[in-house]
Amino acid sequence: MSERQGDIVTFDNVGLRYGTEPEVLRNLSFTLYPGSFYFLTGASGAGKTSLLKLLYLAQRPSRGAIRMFGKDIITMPRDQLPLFRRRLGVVFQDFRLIDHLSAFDNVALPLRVAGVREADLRKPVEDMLEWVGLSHRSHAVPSTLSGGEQQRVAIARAVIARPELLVADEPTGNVDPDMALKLLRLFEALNRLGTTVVVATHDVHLIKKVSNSLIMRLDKGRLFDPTGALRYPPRPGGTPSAQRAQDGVQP
Ligand SMILES: Nc1ncnc2c1ncn2[C@@H]1O[C@H](COP(=O)(O)OP(=O)(O)OP(=O)(O)O)[C@@H](O)[C@H]1O
Repeated sequence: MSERQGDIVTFDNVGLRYGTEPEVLRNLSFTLYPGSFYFLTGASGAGKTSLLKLLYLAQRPSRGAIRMFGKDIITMPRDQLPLFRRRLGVVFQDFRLIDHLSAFDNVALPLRVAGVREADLRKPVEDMLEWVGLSHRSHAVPSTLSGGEQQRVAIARAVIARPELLVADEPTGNVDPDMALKLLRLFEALNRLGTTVVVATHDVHLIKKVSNSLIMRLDKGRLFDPTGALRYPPRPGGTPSAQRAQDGVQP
């Protein structure tokens, strides 16, 4: 398998099946490059969530090889995975907030796990809640929040610790268009700070809003590459999309 220093993730001929069913992901080979912004698209049932689960290490592939942050994650002992997961931010389709914790404590969790002192985490958590428009709900537990509010808490929790890789499954499905755009700008801001971002979405309007984004399209478990995202590694000082333009590749 090709291995470049600094690649975030490399899949080599990966397949995934659930039980004895036919494969839902087939022959996936691609590399995610540091600092790039990817949209993962495809019809319902195409395999987007399954691919994201492989990316956030909730699922092992049935075949093939996956390297993440330079390590083979297939052969990695299970007890090393939690440390690895701390380098990821995940927005789950069903949010997965912790029921008995307030919005504030849900968002603070990644910082606490990383050992940030209480005195140092209050301001970043409050700022993040303000960004997602939830300052007034910071003491509320998830069951008393609307679906859109829960989604915003989930996003705030995923980005607060500035992960190296952010994986988000339909992260704007429950909010109105203005808030969707605001959340997208949050992802872009994080991306500018160096986080590689992968957002699964059906929403083509959202995709058009991020000018330097790259598209990975799944169709019945196979991956297509309409923008050359998976073929063109970035050159020093340039994004993959900048290189595509240089090479005359049309999206
Ligand atoms: N835990 C599971 N056990 C068995 N089959 C599953 C499981 N999870 C997903 N599948 C099947 O795998 C295929 C891909 O599902 P997946 O959820 O990855 O698609 P998706 O593109 O995310 O769909 P959607 O846009 O509707 O969320 C579907 O046929 C689905 O029924």
